[in-house]
Amino acid sequence: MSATVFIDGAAGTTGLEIAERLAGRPEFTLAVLDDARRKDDAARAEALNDADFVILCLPDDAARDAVSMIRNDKVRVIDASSAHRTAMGWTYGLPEVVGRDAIASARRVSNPGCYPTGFITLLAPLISAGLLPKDWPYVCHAVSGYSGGGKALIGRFDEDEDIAFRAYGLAMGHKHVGEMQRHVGLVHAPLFAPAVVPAFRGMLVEVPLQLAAMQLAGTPDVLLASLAETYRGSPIIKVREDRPEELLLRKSMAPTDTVELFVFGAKDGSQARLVAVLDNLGKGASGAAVQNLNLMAHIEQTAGLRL
Ligand SMILES: NC(=O)C1=CN([C@@H]2O[C@H](COP(=O)(O)OP(=O)(O)OC[C@H]3O[C@@H](n4cnc5c(N)ncnc54)[C@H](OP(=O)(O)O)[C@@H]3O)[C@@H](O)[C@H]2O)C=CC1
Ligand SMILES: CC(=O)N[C@@H](CCC(=O)OP(=O)(O)O)C(=O)O
Repeated sequence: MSATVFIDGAAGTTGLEIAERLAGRPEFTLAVLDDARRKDDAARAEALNDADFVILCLPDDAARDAVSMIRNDKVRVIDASSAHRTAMGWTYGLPEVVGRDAIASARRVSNPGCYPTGFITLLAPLISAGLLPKDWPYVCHAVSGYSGGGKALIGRFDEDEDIAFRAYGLAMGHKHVGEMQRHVGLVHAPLFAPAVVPAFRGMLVEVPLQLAAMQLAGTPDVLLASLAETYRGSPIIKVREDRPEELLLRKSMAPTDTVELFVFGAKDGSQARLVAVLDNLGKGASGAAVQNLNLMAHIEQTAGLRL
């Protein structure tokens, strides 16, 4: 029997890509509200309570409101927003780190942010293996395509083609910092320096490491071997054992749900750069939602993904 999936926010950037990934999947039937009713609370409440699975692709406040409208205990929720990523009662939707079973049995799953997906997949296994300290003041630099900011940022970049680079989050306190700290288990909040480039999709998330100044840190080769072992067999997270001379984000990047992890190291082992390359709309949002939906519905975890 086919399960009903209601995407609240289906006309937005993330929602549209989830619908594309679910099209032609006989296991699921999409419940759709037409344009006139998609923001009508009565119509939304009905759809939210009639579905087997609800995927929220809304701004944070609207996502909180949607959850409060759900009265039917059988409805299971995946929230793509940042409203519930550190909230009690929610499972963090990163199966490679929290475990697939935790997601398969959860009623409330909060998708990770796009930047934290890179940061956490790089750092969490290395810290839990004792190869990096948890009490280090980590820094994270990142660049994202402008679809990461949804319809509003897409509109801005479409209108102003003169923007070559946009540094932001300059007042610190970006909304992703809390989930980065919590789900890696860091003592200190990381210093997060994000930026946007004039490409539609794709992102590069980097954690530079002063290994020589850390006590008990692994060498770059040891860090790489540990990541390779952690994600061996993962169809989604690929650890690249080569060290290319440059990493390019291309404006023509095709949608993908994979994450590539790199470890670059100084010859003397004193410094390293951990880098994750992913698609903000793939494993960073829509692909992650579909992966979690597959797990919750007990379907092959990569069905419908772009790998
Ligand atoms: N874009 C990305 O790369 C990522 C996005 N996310 C998160 O996913 C969520 C959706 O993001 P994104 O798709 O980019 O955003 P968009 O702005 O592209 O889409 C949001 C959609 O929600 C609709 N909406 C807003 N308020 C309501 C409401 N009260 N009731 C019903 N619909 C409403 C909007 O309507 P309208 O079309 O009329 O504006 C729009 O269609 C956000 O929380 C975002 O932070 C997470 C990871 C990555
Ligand atoms: C480029 C850009 O603006 N990116 C978004 C994050 C996108 C994302 O991960 O979404 P959540 O809002 O659900 O966390 C930002 O920095 O706010």
